[in-house]
Amino acid sequence: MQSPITDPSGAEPLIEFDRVDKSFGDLKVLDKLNFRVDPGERVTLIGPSGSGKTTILRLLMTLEKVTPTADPETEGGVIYVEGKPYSHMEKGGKLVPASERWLRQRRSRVGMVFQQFNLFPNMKVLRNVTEAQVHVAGRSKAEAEAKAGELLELVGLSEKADEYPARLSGGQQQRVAIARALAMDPDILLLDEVTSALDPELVADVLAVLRDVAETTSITMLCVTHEMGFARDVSNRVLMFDNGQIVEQGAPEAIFSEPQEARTQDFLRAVLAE
Ligand SMILES: Nc1ncnc2c1ncn2[C@@H]1O[C@H](COP(=O)(O)OP(=O)(O)OP(=O)(O)O)[C@@H](O)[C@H]1O
Repeated sequence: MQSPITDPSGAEPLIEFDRVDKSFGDLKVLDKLNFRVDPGERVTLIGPSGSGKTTILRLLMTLEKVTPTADPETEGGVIYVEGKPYSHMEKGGKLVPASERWLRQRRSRVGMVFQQFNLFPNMKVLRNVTEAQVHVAGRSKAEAEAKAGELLELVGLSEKADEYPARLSGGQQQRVAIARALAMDPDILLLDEVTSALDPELVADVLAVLRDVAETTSITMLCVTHEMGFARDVSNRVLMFDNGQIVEQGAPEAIFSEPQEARTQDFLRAVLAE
């Protein structure tokens, strides 16, 4: 079953939210949310705290599920990836909520880096980057180490391969976490506040690595950040969120220099004054 949204350009979106609802108890976080991300785009979500940005990433990581609703037309909506249902699966010609097995299979194309680097503290840097390659992707140790070597070079940490994470700065740990996510060859990289836990002087290194990743790969990135410098430097489209809805979107230069909506103007004024 193909996604119902067709693009006049004929391009197939990589990620598509089709009228997605998400509630936590009585709190409606996403309300019939529509949006799409094309292959190779680097999209940043900005907006006030609690507006639903992280929830979107968590839905894509399948850490959360779409909330079914009684609306007969949308029933809570569907997330598609590569034009195929992602939050749901097809059964008897109908879309039904996906099983755990289906979700596990589908999310293997998605990598995520979190605010807290979450490296395995008892494993050296190299093994942090090879572990999932060997145990999840089934690669040989030699193959995984060769790939880890390339990626550690990309993030500028070849000389730290034999260190434990505790001996690295926060910025270096985050760069290892980026290498670890990329090692699984994801099509989509989700970045959740990846510079927020870092001292200001370390942020630039992580941003430089992400710019390199953007330039040297065709990976699609979806980022949540409170740092407008990040949105400006790394992304090619910014979505301004409020109350689970997209208020405004556009190229970073347009959103930052000429925001059209009052809510975007107020939000940017507040964050830039911090
Ligand atoms: N597991 C949960 N249970 C209950 N409420 C939740 C849960 N996860 C998120 N929420 C609520 O949903 C709303 C949206 O949260 P979300 O983390 O997506 O916002 P956000 O825009 O990423 O915010 P921030 O910028 O502060 O990270 C918030 O009000 C939050 O408290």
